[in-house]
Amino acid sequence: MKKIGIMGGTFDPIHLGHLLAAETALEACGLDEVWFIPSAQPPLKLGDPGADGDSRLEMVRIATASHPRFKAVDLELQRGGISYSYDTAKALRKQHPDCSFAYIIGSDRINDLSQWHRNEELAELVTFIGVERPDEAADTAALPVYLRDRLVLAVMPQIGISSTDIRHRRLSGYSVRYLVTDGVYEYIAEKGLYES
Ligand SMILES: Nc1ncnc2c1ncn2[C@@H]1O[C@H](COP(=O)(O)OP(=O)(O)OP(=O)(O)O)[C@@H](O)[C@H]1O
Ligand SMILES: O=C(O)c1ccc[n+]([C@@H]2O[C@H](COP(=O)([O-])O)[C@@H](O)[C@H]2O)c1
Repeated sequence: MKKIGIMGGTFDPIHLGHLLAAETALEACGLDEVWFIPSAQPPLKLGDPGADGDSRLEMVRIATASHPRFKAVDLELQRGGISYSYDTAKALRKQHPDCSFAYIIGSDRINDLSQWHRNEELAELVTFIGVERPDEAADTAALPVYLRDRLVLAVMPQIGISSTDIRHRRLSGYSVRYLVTDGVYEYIAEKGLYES
């Protein structure tokens, strides 16, 4: 049985925090691969992403290309609509019966896990690997036991980068170099993403 980590996200844009979270989970939990799945419409975020789906997917492809165990997967963009993780997990389990799946999530998503669509059924399909973000502590004690029992925490060097901050920096004319990979930095500059 292959162990697959799912790094789901808006990736608007993908940054070093996402990549380090995936690498940490891969090592800590002995995963075979991590699949990065950009959302079409993220479930709990208001408004549309700043960059279109094709651009967000391309940045994920660029950022993950050099890692032999990272893969960009366009399942949610192909499906369209609101990207509920339950639907994704169900599809993945059906398409890949030889794999087990673990969702890799930061502390903000750990804290709203009990609000996810059909989270009780989701927890029967996947496990969760949590990583801390410096701006929000993970309150695992507040989770219902059926979620807490399916969650392990992996310790990663906390990294205070967010896509929101990157978009704000672009809007204000500040550099985003070293917050994203060189390839993503060049793609954002070439396409003029997040300038207005
Ligand atoms: N710096 C980080 N450290 C650890 N996990 C992170 C970090 N940034 C994002 N994540 C996790 O990666 C997943 C996808 O995050 P997302 O694409 O929403 O990025 P974001 O930086 O939180 O974006 P935004 O600022 O637009 O909300 C979530 O589970 C989130 O918690
Ligand atoms: O399924 C849900 O209800 C749900 C609610 C919030 C977040 N998620 C998933 O969590 C991942 C990170 O979400 P986000 O909003 O931080 O980009 C992404 O794969 C989302 O689809 C899923």
